Amino acid sequence: MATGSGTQGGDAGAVLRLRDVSVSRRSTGAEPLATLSWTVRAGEHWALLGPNGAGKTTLLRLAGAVMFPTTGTVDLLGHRLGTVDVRELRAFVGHVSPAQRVPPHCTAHTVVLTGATGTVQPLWDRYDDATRDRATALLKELGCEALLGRRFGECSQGEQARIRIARALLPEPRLLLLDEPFSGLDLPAREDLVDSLEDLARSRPELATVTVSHHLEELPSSVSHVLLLRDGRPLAQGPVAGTLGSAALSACFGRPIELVRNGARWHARTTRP
Ligand SMILES: Nc1ncnc2c1ncn2[C@@H]1O[C@H](COP(=O)(O)OP(=O)(O)OP(=O)(O)O)[C@@H](O)[C@H]1O
Repeated sequence: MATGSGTQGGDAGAVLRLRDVSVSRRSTGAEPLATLSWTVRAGEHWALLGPNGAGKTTLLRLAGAVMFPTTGTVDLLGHRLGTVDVRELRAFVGHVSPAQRVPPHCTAHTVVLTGATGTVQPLWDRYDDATRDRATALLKELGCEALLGRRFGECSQGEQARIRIARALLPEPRLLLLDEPFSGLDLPAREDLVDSLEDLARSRPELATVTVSHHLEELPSSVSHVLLLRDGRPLAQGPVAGTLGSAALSACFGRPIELVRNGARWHARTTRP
């Protein structure tokens, strides 16, 4: 499948474009997302922020072609969802989530290899020498060289997070989706992962990323754009400089929040009314 630089919507450089998208569940009457338009371009690094139940994971599932919108259109890598074989399209999107199943007995190297086939279990006849070498190189790049032969289930959560990212990068995606990648990490592991994401932004200038996060402190300095969601609705979106601030965050989370920029990173805390 050829993936063009633009989308059917005609926006050159857009890797993902949602127009007037909504997701509703007829069975429960729930509306995880309501009327959202959003464009992610090559080289942009988005943070997706909002309280529990705001619709972040639902949005990431749309972006990863894992689900379809109820209304509106999603153009991903130049293809409109609903008109193409999404299994092929998914190969160009790296999706990282702690919820993804990984066989714990597989080595880190094998887990990364499964990124080439997008499978949970390895398909051994599908991995040539170049793919194996690339898996090794990616683990090195993510600082996991010592883990090549270690069983995934024996790796720490921080190590597992970086192995999952190496796996997602194996097919050389143009869009990397990270669903709460810092979940469960201690401070050093979190900072190692932040460093890795900042390095990726530098080494792959065309790669676009979308990171779902609950904590402002864990946002890498490479984050360039932010989308604030509340009750399935976009409250604000755009470059961090003009979008991310105490007032916007307070409106998003429904209580007074003080946001402080600390160098290239962020610190947020609630304030007593
Ligand atoms: N398949 C579904 N059927 C019914 N309701 C759903 C479904 N999927 C999600 N929802 C509802 O949609 C809303 C948004 O869910 P979503 O998981 O996208 O939020 P989130 O922002 O990722 O939340 P969290 O931060 O807690 O992970 C929630 O109220 C959820 O209960």
